[in-house]
Amino acid sequence: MESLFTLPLVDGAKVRILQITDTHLFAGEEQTLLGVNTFRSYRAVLDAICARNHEVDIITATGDLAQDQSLEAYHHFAQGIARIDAPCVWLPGNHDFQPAMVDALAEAGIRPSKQVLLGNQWQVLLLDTQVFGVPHGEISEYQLEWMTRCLDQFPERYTLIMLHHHPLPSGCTWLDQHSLRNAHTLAAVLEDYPQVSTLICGHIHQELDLDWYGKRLYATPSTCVQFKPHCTNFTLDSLAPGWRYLTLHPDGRVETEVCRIDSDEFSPDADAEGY
Ligand SMILES: Nc1ncnc2c1ncn2[C@@H]1O[C@@H]2COP(=O)(O)O[C@H]2[C@H]1O
Ligand SMILES: [Fe+2]
Repeated sequence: MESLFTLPLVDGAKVRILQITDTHLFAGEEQTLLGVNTFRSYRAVLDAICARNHEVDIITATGDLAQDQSLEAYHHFAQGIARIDAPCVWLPGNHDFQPAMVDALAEAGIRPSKQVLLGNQWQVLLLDTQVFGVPHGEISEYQLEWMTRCLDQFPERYTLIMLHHHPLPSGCTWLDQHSLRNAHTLAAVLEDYPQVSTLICGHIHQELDLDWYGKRLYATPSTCVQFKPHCTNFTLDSLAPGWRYLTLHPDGRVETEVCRIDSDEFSPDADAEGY
């Protein structure tokens, strides 16, 4: 497993995390997903983040960074994220191609670390739930063992778990066939770890805030197209692209907000039926 990444912070400081997810970038800057230019919507999100002057200790990118598996798409991601003055870590989504992802991001100085120690009170673990070639996710025995090891290694640290796939029904039937299939095994392991209060995912291109086996599960809008909540069949939403900002407090509390760009420039093709 990739090396541990340690970010020293002043003792007692809050940890500020920016989550970017589902950028679905292509090699070409003019390419579109369901009528949305994902390169431009990503750039618009970064513009909005920079304009807000969020204080950011670390950026977390939670998968589906590329739509076309190309090295160039990951280069676009890295060039964009370099505008924010904070280290970035990532995990893969179902669309990602990890050989290209690892190389292109590492070349840009973005580390593949999946265990991050932030100051003295917090740890972030980035899970890989990709099953290559299919949209649904699974947590492997290896990932579960690794996660358990990290939790046992730092029992005194509050731990935030991040993953691409949603571990619980989102309320969109068509998306719920693409969820984390063996979420119950993850829940069974986490039951023994009260220092994990919160999990964060991407994948479903919408904001969600639900209780999951006594833990809090948040999902985050994509930087490109949005899916409409509570739909049986594939349905796009006209909400703007967005991101999530999290504040982890030294006493274990997690504060979070979803932000969106203030523009209707990135409305998707209303007639699209999938991709
Ligand atoms: N019409 C559709 N019905 C069911 N699944 C779809 C449809 N269109 C796209 N998908 C899949 O649903 C996934 C949801 O998010 P992803 O971006 O991971 O990738 C998407 C596709 O793999
Ligand atoms: Fe996805």
